[in-house]
Amino acid sequence: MEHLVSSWCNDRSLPESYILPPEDRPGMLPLGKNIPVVDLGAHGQTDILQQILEASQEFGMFQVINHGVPSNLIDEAMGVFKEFHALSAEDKAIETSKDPDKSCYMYTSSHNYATEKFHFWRDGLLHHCNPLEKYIQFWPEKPPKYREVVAIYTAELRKVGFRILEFIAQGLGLNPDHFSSELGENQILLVNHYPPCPDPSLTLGLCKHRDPVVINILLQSDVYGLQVFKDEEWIGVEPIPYAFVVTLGALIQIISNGKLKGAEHRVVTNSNLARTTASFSLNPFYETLIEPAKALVDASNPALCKSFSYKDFIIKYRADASYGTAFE
Ligand SMILES: O=C(O)CCC(=O)C(=O)O
Ligand SMILES: [Fe+2]
Repeated sequence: MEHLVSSWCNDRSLPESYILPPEDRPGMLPLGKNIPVVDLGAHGQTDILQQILEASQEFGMFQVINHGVPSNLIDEAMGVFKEFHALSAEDKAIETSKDPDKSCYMYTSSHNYATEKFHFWRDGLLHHCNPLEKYIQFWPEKPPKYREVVAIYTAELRKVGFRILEFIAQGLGLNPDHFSSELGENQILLVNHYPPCPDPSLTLGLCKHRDPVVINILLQSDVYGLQVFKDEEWIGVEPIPYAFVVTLGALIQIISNGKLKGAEHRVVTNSNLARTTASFSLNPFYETLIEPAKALVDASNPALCKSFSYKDFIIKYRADASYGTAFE
């Protein structure tokens, strides 16, 4: 494992390898712009569907409130995520190297640390979640409540994810359960940690990317940092207590045959506050074929791409990534 940012960042100035070219540094944001907030507890399924569809088409990203996940569970989950990242580098290495097949691991910056042109100011803990019986034995056992809390948390998020995908499928005119089997059952949790940064104006926590997933349900902490790119502008995503940020991934773009787009987004850092976030993504199994949904393809809407396996997609995604940098 490369040296985690959190293990050396205290009292150091920003190393040159983290300094981005001027055009890619975070600048000023337009005032007063926000992404849509959808109330999943509202009456009227048709209204909710309509709001999700519009937000998906316009931004590829929206926040959800009243999603049914209890706030004390969210607090407990964020608590164990922060505690995990506060462990010593040695403990983190031990806690994430239990599976020889690497279903649980840590990395820093991106998956291409060794070859990327610039580094980014984040550490990530990634592990598979489903089926739970297969993977939980490889999850961290420190902090002691990690497994218990995260098992309940990820089961809840799975429900939220599939509920939103049902709305999206219906909005596209597909069967509501289009995503509910192979396309979403490979669930991955990525716990990001961005330590306080000596100069947030020169670097990023994550550079502009689309998630290589079907859909991502993000728990932000109360520290701001996420931005989405829309109409050639960056828009800040305001942290709302207990809300989730839903991001459409690159795979939905393919499955919807271009009707929906994966949102491009990035993360800025903060000079005095650490930020911890958790991305829970719904993905296909590695051998599953990804292709435009047949119901969305006809003579006037030809398929925009051929079918390929999720595994091939990930290999290509990592190879093509901007700056030689790939995020998951
Ligand atoms: O930490 C965030 O706000 C976003 C993280 C992200 O973009 C990702 O995990 O793909
Ligand atoms: Fe992302």
